[in-house]
Amino acid sequence: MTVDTPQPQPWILPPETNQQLDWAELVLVDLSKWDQPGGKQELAETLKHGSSHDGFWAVTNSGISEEEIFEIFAYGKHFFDDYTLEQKRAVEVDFASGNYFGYKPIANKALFGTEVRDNLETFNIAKFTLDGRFSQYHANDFIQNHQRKLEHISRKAFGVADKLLRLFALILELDEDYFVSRHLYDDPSDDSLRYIKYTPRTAEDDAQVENIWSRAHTDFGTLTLLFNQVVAGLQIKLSTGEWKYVKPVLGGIICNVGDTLNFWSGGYFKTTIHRVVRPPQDQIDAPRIGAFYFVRPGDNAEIEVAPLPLLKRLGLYRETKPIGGTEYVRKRVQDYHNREGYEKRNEAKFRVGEFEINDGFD
Ligand SMILES: O=C(O)CCC(=O)C(=O)O
Ligand SMILES: [Fe+2]
Repeated sequence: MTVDTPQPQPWILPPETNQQLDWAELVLVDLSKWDQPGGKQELAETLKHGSSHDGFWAVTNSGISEEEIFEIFAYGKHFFDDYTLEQKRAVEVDFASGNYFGYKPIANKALFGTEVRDNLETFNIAKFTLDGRFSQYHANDFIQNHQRKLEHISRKAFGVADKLLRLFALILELDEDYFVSRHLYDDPSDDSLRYIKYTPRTAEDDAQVENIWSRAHTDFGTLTLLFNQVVAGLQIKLSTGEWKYVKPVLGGIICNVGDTLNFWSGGYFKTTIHRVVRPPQDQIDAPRIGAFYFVRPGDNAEIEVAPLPLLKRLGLYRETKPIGGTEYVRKRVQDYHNREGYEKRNEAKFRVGEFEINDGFD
């Protein structure tokens, strides 16, 4: 970075919607309790409720302040709005590889067999490990200009995930580092710091695709962190089958379980079905930039239903032949994204070895 390196403008938080939407009730996991006596046990109880019901909850007092969250968004906006398409495409995602690192341009997928195309740009930033193994995916002007800051954000987000992974182990009555040891920042894995920018389509175009901005899916890895999003649109499907909106939590991080944690826990932790729909009219012109950290199992982590007394007691245990963490995630990325378009996939199932999830919620 030189003195002339362009810097992000401060992030201006879009106003919240005035519409009365049908909001989901979110369990709040207040990490300021972490160091208090009995704090971890109390947090594990709260998280147990959030993660074993609908699989969504919000973390507050994560150690990443509201100002820092604004800064994270400022960097995302800077990338999308101030770099040229050519610069952004310097590292372009190659869905055939399944690794998902790099940039996906807008409108490169047709939706549901219509002429309407997707309205999102995505940028996935690989980890900044000590051995620099992902440096080929960092060969992009934006990352080169802001590498230290992006590494700081990526590691800090991971630090929040580290605490949640410890709580998951406690909930399952496992050694605290059971999941942490399978998700080390400096080990190889397809984790990414992700930015998404959605560009509104016309109401007519949206109507042709049932107002879907991102089709219903579960996340592919272990855990997803979503920095507070004020532009409504994200919805989760409850176990009752109802769709509810996710409410903003100022300074908070919305979290959800993904497929691989669901597998490890024999289905105890729910991999959450969610989607993004067209925002309400009073927010339709607000920039909807999303900032996320996706935690994925390490290359060498083996996914199997953990042979635990708790799971045996609950009847969730079955003996399984392990599959590789990265193997699963890459096959899932290929199956989901390495296509001309996103189709309706009613009742579709996705399977690797003995592990299967439902991929058709439309
Ligand atoms: O944009 C959002 O709010 C959610 C995006 C999402 O679900 C994903 O990237 O997996
Ligand atoms: Fe998702």
